[in-house]
Parts: sequence; structure tokens; C-alpha cells
Amino acid sequence: MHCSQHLRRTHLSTCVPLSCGCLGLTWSLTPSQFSPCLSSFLLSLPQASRPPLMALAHTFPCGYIYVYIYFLPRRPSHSSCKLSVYTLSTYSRPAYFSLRLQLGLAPMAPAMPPPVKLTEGDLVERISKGENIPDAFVLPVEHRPEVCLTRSSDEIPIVDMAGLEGEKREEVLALMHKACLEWGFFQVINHGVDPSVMEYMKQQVEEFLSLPMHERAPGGIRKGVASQGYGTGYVKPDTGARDWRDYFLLRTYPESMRDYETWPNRESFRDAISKYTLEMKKLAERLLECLSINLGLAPDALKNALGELHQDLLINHYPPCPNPSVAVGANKHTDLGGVTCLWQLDDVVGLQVLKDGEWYPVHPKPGAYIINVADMVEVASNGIYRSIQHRAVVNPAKRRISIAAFYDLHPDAIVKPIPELVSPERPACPSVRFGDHAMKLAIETDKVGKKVVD
Ligand SMILES: O=C(O)CCC(=O)C(=O)O
Ligand SMILES: [Fe+2]
Repeated sequence: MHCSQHLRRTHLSTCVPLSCGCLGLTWSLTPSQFSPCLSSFLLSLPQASRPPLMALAHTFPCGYIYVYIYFLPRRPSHSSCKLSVYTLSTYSRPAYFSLRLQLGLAPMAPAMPPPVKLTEGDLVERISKGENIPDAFVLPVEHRPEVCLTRSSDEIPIVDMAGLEGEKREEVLALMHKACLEWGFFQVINHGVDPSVMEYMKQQVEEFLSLPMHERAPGGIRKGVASQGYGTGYVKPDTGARDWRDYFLLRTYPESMRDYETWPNRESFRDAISKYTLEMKKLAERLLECLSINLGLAPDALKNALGELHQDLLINHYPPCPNPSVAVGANKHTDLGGVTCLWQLDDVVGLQVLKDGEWYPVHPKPGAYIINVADMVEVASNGIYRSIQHRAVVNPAKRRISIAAFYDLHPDAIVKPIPELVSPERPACPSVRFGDHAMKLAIETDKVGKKVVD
């Protein structure tokens, strides 16, 4: 039987001929409809008549993956089959991999497109000057952010840390505990970070972002996921799209790991970074103490469980986006380390937190920090505290800047659930080597074979 006819008859009510002619069909099925449909068709064929060669390739017009399936004739009776090309226009990358796995193929297609090499001109900041957003940023429909108008960020607890020093201490700790359990996120005010250092940092960051690119990135645009410096987003394996953000990533502790070659050669900027990151270190350590106490542990329990601090600072720069409903600034993720202290610099909304399947915006509160539990505290707390997914959406009018200070770990640090938090009712979750965990993202990006900056 002619494969394409069988497929058409059995499964495709919406097929239309390819506009370029003769070779195949185009479907407009959703990924969830599609994957079971095609794979069950292929698997239902008797072994002998399964197409002997099937190659899948893809490209990203409009952010979708097109999958081409080539069937070559196996037997003379199949000669009429020749070569059939099926173009699947709504097909997401995870569905693509899962289809390949279901068909017994390696997750990677044999021939992947070569890595896309970008130059300075491809930073989002430059692209944002255009009227349209390039296809590389367009998310598959199911990943597009809805701008949530109904949820209020007031629901995310605000913890006044000034109360920790006085008679309200128990109340403040209890609020933090509740926030960690229910949200994995909270905001802090009166957090003790020197306001003059915050102001200095803000001014230096704004000045930095107005510098010409060769001064912002003296060592060139950041290379690869593991290096420091100024750069731009990668293709995300789960969406196939790039984030609409550029960023400056730097390791700040231990101090010996500061890669000054990638920092702009400006005394005041370096000074601001040093002062600011020291404040962030102190804040994170204080928070880890509170979280430890709230878990019924000694104040230094989480700090000891995480080991030496490898602090990373990420200055996120989200230029205005001509079509924010189809792109995202930072795609949904959890943070890798212990805790994150995030500062949204201006009055531009962007951060959203996932709770019970809904995205809640976190409106910037002047001078406040947004604190979130990250993956390694989830492990150390044996899952009592969870590292919650969040993302940043973009807008057409204003650029947005946020600064995240990550309490990251030595790559060899092995984080285990703290023994006091393990019980027969709550058996130990698996231990994690931080370096392996952090490399997961990079490896996944490599697997896809399509790094943005090579
Ligand atoms: O910009 C934001 O609000 C969020 C950024 C973020 O989550 C991150 O950099 O890990
Ligand atoms: Fe994050």
C-alpha cells in the first residue's frame, strides 16, 4: 500500500497538498495530536513494510519545527512510494525528540543544521531596533506567555526583615517559612542591603549599558554557556527559540575566579560590582540562616550543606520587543544554586512565578529583593522547600533590567538531603553534584546542536 495514502486515509482529515508540488502532505495538527498519530501509524506497519529509511530534519520558520520524513521504497511493490516528504508545521522540539525515541531512533537527527554563528550585530539590543522579531525568537504556540492580568503580585508575600531583630522575629520567620512552602518565592524589604550601594550599582549598570559594545565586552561577545562576559541568549532546547535578552554574566566569589578580562575596564564599575556582590553575599547568608532555622536546623546547616559559595551575578538586559506575545525574555526555568536575590531595577513588570499552574506577575517594589529557593536548597531540604519555575516576559515599550545574584556552588560540591530532614515518611531524595546539574542546560543546548553564540 502506498504509505502516504494509507497515512492520509487513516489519520489525516486536515491534510492539504504541499504548495511546491508532489512530494508530500502538510498537516496542521497540534503536537499532542500529531505525535501519537504518526508514531502509531508507523508502529502499526508490519516490520517488513516499515519505511527502511526515515530521516528527520528541521528548521524554524515562525518558530515551528518542520519535520521531514523521507520514506524510501523497500520492496518493488513500494516503488510507487519513492520519496515522500511530510512537513509538519506545528511540531515542538520535545515532541520531536519523543517521536524519535518512540520510533527507536537516536534522539538526534543524523544531520542537524550547523550551529548558527552570531556576531555582535545579533545581540537582542541591535535586533530590537527592527520592526519585526526574527523567527529565531518566536515561540511555539504552546510556550507563548499570556500576559496575566487577573493575578496580582500582592499575593507573593512581603517579608519585612527589620522584624528579625526584635520581638517580631518569630512572626517574620513564620511568614518566610509559609512563603517558602507555598510559593518558593518571597519579597524582602528592610533587608539590610546598603541603599547607597544599590544606588551606586544602578547608576553603574545604566552607564555600562550605554557603553559601546567593544567596551561592554572587551574580550568579545561571551563564548559558550560556561564563560563569563557580555552575551546573548541561546536557543532553548524545550522551545527551540531564543530568549529576548542580552546579559552580562560574571563570577564574583570566590574572588580568585573573577575574570577581569571580560569586565569593562572601568574602575567605578568594578568597584560597584565588588561592593554590591558583597552585599548580596551577606544577604544570601542571612537568608540561608533563616531558612535553616525554619527547617528546624542549626543556623549554619544550609550554608554547610552547600559548601563554598561560587556566586554568579547576572545583569539581565531585556530590550523592548516589537511582538512580546510570541517571545519571552527568560524562558521558564528554576535557578540552579542555593537561593537567588533578584532586583528588578525600574518600574517595569516582567517577572512571573508559577503557582498551581498559573503565572503570577511580581510587580517591582522599589528597593525590594525577590528571593527564591533554588535547586540545591530543594535537595538539601529534601524537597521540603521547592525550587519554583519562573520566567520573564517582555514588553514593546520599555527596556527592562534585572540583576540576579545566584548563590551557586563549587562544581564538585555534592549536595545531599540534610539527615535531620530524612525520615521514613520522607525518604532521601537523590544527591546531586552541582557541576553535573549546572552542565545539564549546556548539554541539552549542545544536544540540540544549535548554539546561538558558538
Ligand atoms: O529578569 C527576571 O525577572 C528574572 C531573571 C531570572 O529568573 C534569571 O536570570 O534567572
Ligand atoms: Fe531565574
